[in-house]
Amino acid sequence: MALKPVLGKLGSKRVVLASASPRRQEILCNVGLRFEVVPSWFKETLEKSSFATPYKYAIETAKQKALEVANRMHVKHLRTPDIVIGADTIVTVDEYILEKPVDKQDAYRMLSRLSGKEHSVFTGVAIVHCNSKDNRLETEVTDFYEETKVKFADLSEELLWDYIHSGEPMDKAGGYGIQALGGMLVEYVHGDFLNVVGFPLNHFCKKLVELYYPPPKHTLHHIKHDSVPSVETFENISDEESDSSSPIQYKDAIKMDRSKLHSSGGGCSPGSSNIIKPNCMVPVENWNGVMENPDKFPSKIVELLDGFRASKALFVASKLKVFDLLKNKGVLQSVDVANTINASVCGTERLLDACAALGLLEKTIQGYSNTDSANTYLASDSEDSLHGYIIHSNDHLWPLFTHLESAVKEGTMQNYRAFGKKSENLFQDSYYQSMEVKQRFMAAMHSIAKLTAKDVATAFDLSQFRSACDLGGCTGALANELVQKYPNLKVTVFDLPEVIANVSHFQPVGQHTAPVTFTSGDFFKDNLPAADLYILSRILHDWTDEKIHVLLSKISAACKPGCGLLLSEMVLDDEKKNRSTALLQSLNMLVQTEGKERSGSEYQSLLEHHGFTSVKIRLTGNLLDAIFCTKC
Ligand SMILES: Cc1cn([C@H]2C[C@H](O)[C@@H](COP(=O)(O)OP(=O)(O)OP(=O)(O)O)O2)c(=O)[nH]c1=O
Repeated sequence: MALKPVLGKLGSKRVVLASASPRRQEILCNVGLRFEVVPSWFKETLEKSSFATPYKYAIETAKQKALEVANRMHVKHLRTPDIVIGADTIVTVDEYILEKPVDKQDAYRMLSRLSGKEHSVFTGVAIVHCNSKDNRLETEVTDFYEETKVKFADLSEELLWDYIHSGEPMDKAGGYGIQALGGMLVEYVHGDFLNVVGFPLNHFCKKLVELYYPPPKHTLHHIKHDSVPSVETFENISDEESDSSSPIQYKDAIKMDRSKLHSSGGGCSPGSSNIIKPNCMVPVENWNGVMENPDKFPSKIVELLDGFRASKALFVASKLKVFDLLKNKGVLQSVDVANTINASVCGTERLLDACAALGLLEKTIQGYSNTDSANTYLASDSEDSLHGYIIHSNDHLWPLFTHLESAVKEGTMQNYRAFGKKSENLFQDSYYQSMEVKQRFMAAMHSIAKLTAKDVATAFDLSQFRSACDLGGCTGALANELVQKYPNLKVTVFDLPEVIANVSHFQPVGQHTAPVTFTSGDFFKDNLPAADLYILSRILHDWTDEKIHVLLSKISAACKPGCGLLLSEMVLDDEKKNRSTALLQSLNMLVQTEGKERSGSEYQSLLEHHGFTSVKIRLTGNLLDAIFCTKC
């Protein structure tokens, strides 16, 4: 198969897509590339006038997006990826560079500029090869761009506003999506369609050919740096043609995998993991597991089928404190882990092997140890630990999800089926009825808030506000981040008395937290503390529209003109088809609450109904997005 060797070259590598764009993820997923998504935090603020041409701006932004992710993963001691891919799409018309509109007026300006004209869509792409040497990150960047010309029909005012109100323009360069409703505005396209959608797949594959199958050295001088590669097609290329001078030593990667696999004890009898048996090695071809015929294998479906096993392996290893043990002890053999956690050697060994294969642990001849990311996120005592959320997922969400079928059939929460308790008063009955459940729930909310607080706090400039009230702010994790970012801000965390009574052991050690105060009350029943910025983080998704109206009308009544309201939620795309994490979270809300996740337009209409205007949405790429509006 002609296409296989090109993408197969990436099969044995840890590939990271530094992009939150669901379109890019879909384009690469559709061709069977296996990759992780780590959205870039690089803000697209390069000075456009300092670039000689628009495509140079797009390439530089793509490069900075990818490098930011490569550096972050390296610095945060996550496993350094082999390759990070970044991309940036812009639209140019009449000397203007158009990116994503910031609001509806901006979308209007963009679309009216494009009406009746031909314009160019440029996507800059950066492929960053990473290598960690002596704890230093070395990178090698390959970049390119692709241009596609698109002509718009004349757009009437009515059509234009209809389209803007559909919500589609907001997260797309130039304010349109050619792949959906925006396609109706287009008269013709000259060039690569996928380039308009955000990723020039054909040029990308040609670049891979250039990288992994370089032409004989004497022809190299024909390739210009910025130009489209001289390889016109990647058909008829096979591994045999590969030149060993390619920048990535594919065969070395295979060797590495082999040595890892051979260190496995493989037995299931007590103590067998201590014994490495070289004579047990059987000759196996293709250790890296690159499929001979990937087109015929339903890899996405198999991955989904396995998903629950992987989740449960993570949950059980966390619950048994395997990551805490390995963080303290360094490297241990499975028998020692089993003895310490009081479990069978045979079962422990399989769990450890699965965790190693999932990238959570390292396995060597000396034994098992935590990966850097396990130390950072899975050990229960680390600053950025997700342990609380993992235990909540195991003990609370897992039983609820076993009743998903009933939830779908009945359209209601499943607390009674899972726990034998009715949830008439959701939080009191589900989470705060016992100390153990309450602490577990608070630890879970704290984990998520810590992970997302920085992105939420910096999604918009909130420096004009002096007092904020975080309604349902739980342990104050977001409040603490906000006062770090905005030193003139004082934040009141307002939550139920059961929560406020327990916040003390979640407070940061040695951090100046005086501007954060805690007040107890019920935001549905009690008066709200006065503030010029109100915050609702992961609150609205718990409730029906009716209850949201009650809450928003109270907040609106408490707000003076100019007061701000910041929401943080997972925002669905308007078509409700692209953001799988958010859509799964909506199922999560179905099994346990009356609420659901909502799209940007749905939040906007709820907010506008209560006099909040200039609604802006920022997709952070983290687990929570941010929505900001002001009271008019
Ligand atoms: C013109 C056009 C753009 N787009 C999208 C592609 C990109 O996702 C987006 C341009 O914004 P980008 O800044 O290139 O990408 P992004 O913000 O979506 O994601 P990230 O920065 O994390 O990589 O516009 C379409 O989906 N359809 C179109 O017709």
